[in-house]
Amino acid sequence: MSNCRVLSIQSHVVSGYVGNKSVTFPLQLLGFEVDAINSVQFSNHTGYPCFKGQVLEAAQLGELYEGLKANDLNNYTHLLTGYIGCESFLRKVKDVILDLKKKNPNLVYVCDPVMGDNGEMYVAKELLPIYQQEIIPLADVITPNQFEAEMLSGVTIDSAETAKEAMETLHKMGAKTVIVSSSDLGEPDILVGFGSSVANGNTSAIKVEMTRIPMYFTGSGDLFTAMILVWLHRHPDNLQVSVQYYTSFYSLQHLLHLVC
Ligand SMILES: Nc1ncnc2c1ncn2[C@@H]1O[C@H](COP(=O)(O)OP(=O)(O)O)[C@@H](O)[C@H]1O
Ligand SMILES: Cc1ncc(COP(=O)(O)O)c(CN)c1O
Repeated sequence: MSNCRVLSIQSHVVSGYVGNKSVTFPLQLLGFEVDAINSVQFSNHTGYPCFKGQVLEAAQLGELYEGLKANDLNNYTHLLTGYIGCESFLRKVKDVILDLKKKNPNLVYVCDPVMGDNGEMYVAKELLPIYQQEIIPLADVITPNQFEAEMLSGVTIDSAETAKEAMETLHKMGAKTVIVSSSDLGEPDILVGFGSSVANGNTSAIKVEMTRIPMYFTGSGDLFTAMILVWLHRHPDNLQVSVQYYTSFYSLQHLLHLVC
């Protein structure tokens, strides 16, 4: 058993598996204790024709965190953030990151800047500058998809070179490890993942090719980020093994399960 305790702040859906519904059980299976704060509670994910539910505001996150703190329950080795439903909540997440890092200077913050996919935003556009200016500078690891990496960096990714340029821009913003979970570089059957890590002034970079299943999946990015958290914990100096672990094993199992 590991002594790892994760605070996971992301969405809850009643039906289906995205956000906290998709990461809690896999993290628990891998020996991680998971405390979940739901940033929103929706009937289903936002890709359906409609969704209903509630979006938490800053004050509600503050209240939950204060409760944890008052009982000295805010002891975490990892913070994981994903889908956030509004601007004020995301600004409050910054206070939580700073407070958790004050309590545990070794806390690892893994941020999935969930904003959209395939050229479309599915959160308020006001979240973008907050990620760029306030959240990413505090992140140890970020896992944008291609669209999110492009929005955050301002670089269009259409080759390995432009992916590198985007990741360098995100390093300059403050993220120590950047993983672009998948990108479409024009080959119909292949998705390409990229990773880049800066430690002691040295950058190590990786590229992983994956066979593309001709379907669109929701929730795979959330699971991807959680598995990156686990495998970077187990192999802190080996980005390749961490990304490949998910893409070659979890991804296929998860996706085949969804397809079957
Ligand atoms: N169509 C697909 N074919 C094969 N693997 C996929 C597909 N969609 C997602 N994945 C897997 O899920 C991971 C995360 O998905 P991605 O689409 O990059 O994230 P997001 O859901 O945040 O857009 C990818 O790295 C890949 O391993
Ligand atoms: C409520 C919610 N949570 C999380 C996500 C993120 O899903 P993915 O892992 O596919 O990025 C979505 C995608 N629309 C969503 O609607």
